[in-house]
Amino acid sequence: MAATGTILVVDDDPAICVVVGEALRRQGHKVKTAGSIRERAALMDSFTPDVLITDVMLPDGDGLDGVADIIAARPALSVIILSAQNTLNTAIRATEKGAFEYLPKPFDLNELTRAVSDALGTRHEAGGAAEEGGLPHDGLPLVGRSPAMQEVYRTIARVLSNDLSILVLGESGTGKELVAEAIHSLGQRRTKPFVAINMAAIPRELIEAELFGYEKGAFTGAHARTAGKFEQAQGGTLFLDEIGDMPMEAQTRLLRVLQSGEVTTVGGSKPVRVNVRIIAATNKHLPQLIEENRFRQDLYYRLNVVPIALPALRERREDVILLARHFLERAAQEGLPRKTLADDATQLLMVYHWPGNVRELQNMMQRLAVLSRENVITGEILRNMLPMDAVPADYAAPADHLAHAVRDWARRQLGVGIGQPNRNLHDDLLAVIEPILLQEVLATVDGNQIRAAGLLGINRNTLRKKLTDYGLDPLQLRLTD
Ligand SMILES: Nc1ncnc2c1ncn2[C@@H]1O[C@H](COP(=O)(O)OP(=O)(O)OP(=O)(O)O)[C@@H](O)[C@H]1O
Repeated sequence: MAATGTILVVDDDPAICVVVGEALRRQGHKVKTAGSIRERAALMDSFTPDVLITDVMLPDGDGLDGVADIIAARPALSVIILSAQNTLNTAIRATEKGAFEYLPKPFDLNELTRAVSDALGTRHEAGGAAEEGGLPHDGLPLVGRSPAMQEVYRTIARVLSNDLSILVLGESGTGKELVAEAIHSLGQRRTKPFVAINMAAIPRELIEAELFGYEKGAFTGAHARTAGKFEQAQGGTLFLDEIGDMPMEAQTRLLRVLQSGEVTTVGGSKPVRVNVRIIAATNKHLPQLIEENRFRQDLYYRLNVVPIALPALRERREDVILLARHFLERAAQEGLPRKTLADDATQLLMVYHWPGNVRELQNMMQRLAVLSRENVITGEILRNMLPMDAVPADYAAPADHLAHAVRDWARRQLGVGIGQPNRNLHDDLLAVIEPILLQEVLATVDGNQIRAAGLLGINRNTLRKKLTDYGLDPLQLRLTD
């Protein structure tokens, strides 16, 4: 049986207080609710909850303010933050204030009750919170509010105060380097260098020299001792991009450096101690490379301490318009003409496949900002920029087509028949569309009228009568493709 406790739920939406309260009471917890920071403070004086669940946007202020003080005064208390401001900033602030969990709205009730059970089970120790006001949050780079990005933000927030190795996974252009930069610039190493190296962009034979440095005369052209990326990143973060493209020999050497914390230059013999956080990234499936003996399993385990998987843009379409507007706005701030998106343009952006992910979207918006003479970007302008076969000419949803066709049909009929008061447009339209529907359904179920009637949601006798009226032969329909 899971532990039960006393819970204070703070949200200005009474519906949330009721629903969350009921769910928690059903699990055996004692629950009180409050609708504002003032009510929260008053209740906290008379009631000592084990878990505080609080919204951020409250009528009398920011629900996160004061949370660090509350935790400092009651070290055994766990705080769960609920927020509709689903940004990386909120996730980080929640973590900094010492929150046990951050749940973006709309949240899953099961997830919340699970978080409460975990909090009661853990009774986290005080001191996990970073000091107040420690980090600069302005101009946070990552845009997107999809559930998949929320998960990314939560993980980022959790790794800022430690040095665990991170492996960022995702297709090209999904923002892997941006995530690495965010972890560095928001984390405790932010005053030290962030150094990136792309394994796919360097000739294989130069990778070790680039990473570990080289001594004068180590190879032709080595005119002076040169520090490698490890030494350059001393105290900071080393971003190993496209790690899946690293040659095997270099992998062996990298593993040795990671194990020993010491680097020896190519041609050198004296090891140098290095203190760097490693963030690696790849768009390859490393387990597959391991199977093909192209990637070392031990290195994989060493790098993959905290994996962060970035979803492809087409898997989080709800972020597309937000990102598109963000890039247009950024272009405007850089002095380019301000552009907006027409409705048909946003529809087109939503259906496109985005093989190049956020990078492709960003490039397109920048090009539009520079080249388009119109201030409102229409679907037609966009269509001309997309690859020829990117979006079918009739990309609108099928139901939209049907609605369009019916409207067109009705207008034509009304146009020609306006002088005939006793027409039967309703039956005329049904006579056009109903036989098509019946034919399609019957063909799908091999002429089986019982199944067809079931799919159509009509009585079998009604179906038979309609077939007779329209002169349709169900036996022949079996052969219809
Ligand atoms: N969530 C995001 N919000 C804002 N900008 C983004 C986001 N994701 C990516 N970008 C922008 O898209 C471009 C591509 O991102 P980035 O270089 O980080 O991708 P990547 O996954 O490292 O690509 P590759 O695998 O090709 O190196 C960058 O200019 C980055 O600033």
